[in-house]
Amino acid sequence: MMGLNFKVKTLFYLDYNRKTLLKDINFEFNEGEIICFLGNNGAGKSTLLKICAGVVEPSYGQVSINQEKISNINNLYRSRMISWLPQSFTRAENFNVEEFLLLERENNIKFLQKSNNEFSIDFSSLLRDFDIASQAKKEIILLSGGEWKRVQLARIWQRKSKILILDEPDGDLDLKHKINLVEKCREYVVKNKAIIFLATHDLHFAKMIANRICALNNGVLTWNSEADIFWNLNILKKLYDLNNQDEFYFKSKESLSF
Ligand SMILES: Nc1ncnc2c1ncn2[C@@H]1O[C@H](COP(=O)(O)OP(=O)(O)OP(=O)(O)O)[C@@H](O)[C@H]1O
Repeated sequence: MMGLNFKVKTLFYLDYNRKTLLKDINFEFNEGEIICFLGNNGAGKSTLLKICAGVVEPSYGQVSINQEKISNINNLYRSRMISWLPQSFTRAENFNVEEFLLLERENNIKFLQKSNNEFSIDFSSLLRDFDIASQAKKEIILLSGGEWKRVQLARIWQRKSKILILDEPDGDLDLKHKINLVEKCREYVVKNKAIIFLATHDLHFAKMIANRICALNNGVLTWNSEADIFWNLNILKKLYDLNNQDEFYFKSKESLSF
């Protein structure tokens, strides 16, 4: 039996002024992969992730899961298959952490027609996994940036989707919680036979988490390879348009020790 496959073919995205924001993007990801999208601000990462999540329609081209175009997949099935973490998520008022997560659980059971069994995640271990147990009764508008990000991650984790699309999931997280997220993602892809792809600006996080690296530059996919190949090639300077600023970056990084 073939495993899970996610494919993007000849994808273009033009804005309302007909300016091309994404140009002829092609890639294919398989079950068990964790893929990091790298690239400068404005390269097109969030736009591409939104299209992959089915939140934005491409101007041209196709996104498919197991050879089935997502435009042909009904919304219900698609929202069961894919979970998307946006770069920023507005906080609703009058909800504490527990209520926010339980609401998602109810949505899953009611609207996504998942059975209680299919959705039998242990709530207290979910809170523990994302280190939010002590915040369970706190209003979500009072959480710190990192605590709020962990609640959003917990929300997505309990959906148990096959494909997680995470836009800067490490943003706001401290080092300890970034490492925890790496562990959680690795566990997730194996346990759920899933694919996770994400965008980040933290190269160290990318190196820890990804087994595949893709790079976008000005709306063009300029790189797609296994992570080891990417890191061995020393192409960061080119990828980020650095003018000898790399020396400063690497010197300061090397000086850190634990
Ligand atoms: N709907 C839209 N209409 C017009 N321009 C848009 C639209 N969406 C995004 N853009 C522009 O497209 C470019 C890519 O934006 P995008 O948010 O995808 O970049 P990014 O790589 O995620 O950047 P960052 O690292 O800063 O989050 C930017 O120049 C942005 O201003």
